[in-house]
Amino acid sequence: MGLWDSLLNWLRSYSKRRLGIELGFLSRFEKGKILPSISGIEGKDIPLTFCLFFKQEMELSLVGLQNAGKTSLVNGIATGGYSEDRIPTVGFNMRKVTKGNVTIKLWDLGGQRRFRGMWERYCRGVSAIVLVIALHLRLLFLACFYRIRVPLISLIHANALMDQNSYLFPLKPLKYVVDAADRDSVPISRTELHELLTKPSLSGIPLLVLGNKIDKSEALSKQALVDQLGLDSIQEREVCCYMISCKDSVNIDAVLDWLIKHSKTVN
Ligand SMILES: Nc1nc2c(ncn2[C@@H]2O[C@H](COP(=O)(O)OP(=O)(O)OP(=O)(O)O)[C@@H](O)[C@H]2O)c(=O)[nH]1
Ligand SMILES: [Mg+2]
Repeated sequence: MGLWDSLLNWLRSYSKRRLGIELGFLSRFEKGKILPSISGIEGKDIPLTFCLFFKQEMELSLVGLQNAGKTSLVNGIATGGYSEDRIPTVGFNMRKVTKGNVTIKLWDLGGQRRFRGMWERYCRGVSAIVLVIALHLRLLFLACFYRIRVPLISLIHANALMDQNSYLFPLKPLKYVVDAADRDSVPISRTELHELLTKPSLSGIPLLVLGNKIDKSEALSKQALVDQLGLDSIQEREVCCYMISCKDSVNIDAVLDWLIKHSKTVN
């Protein structure tokens, strides 16, 4: 047995004996650093001159209407990357991301109406529910404007461009535009959220609300988002709200910190 292994064994038995905690593994060793805080045992006297990390895990579900930026957030957390490509999530995607000593299992759920019925199933038993909302409200206004002003003939052309087969149904793009507006509206997010939170299976699970796309000039303010979502009326669970931009990586670190604080130490 080498020196390093002996040291690890000593640390393991020490932490079990003196702190009552099983040391999962040592993911990093930084000479000369005293561990400032190990989740779950802050405040205890740890006479170690090493930077130790306990293994922690958490499972999260990301919900929110389509185009909110859930997949972009997962990609941002996992790789730090961002893409303008819009590839709607069909059903769900599961991704495991490791940040330091924390392994986060992310359920990235599809936000289209047809997938919302399964949100509850994938939120059961998770450490936290993350609601992502796109804040570019002007879309709604533009859509209304478009609906009123654009002559029918343009709609037929737009329709023909979009889909040759639907040329005979000129109202289809109109519906499409209204849907495009609907999907970004906060009132629909509010209804979906409050309906989800009434499920007894999800009681007590912390909620993290993320107002995304604050890089857009028309984004709502945090207070307006909190008011319009009725977050103050949510009781018996922890609720936190951050304004983020996946595009510009704004507040992603704060989100990660919140998530890590809500992870559980495992052996
Ligand atoms: N301007 C801006 N655009 C963003 C931001 N985050 C995501 N987007 C864009 O929004 C679009 C939708 O992002 P997605 O992450 O696919 O949205 P989603 O919530 O996963 O959508 P569904 O899978 O259909 O539920 C993409 O074109 C992204 O590039 C942001 O912070 N700012
Ligand atoms: Mg997606």
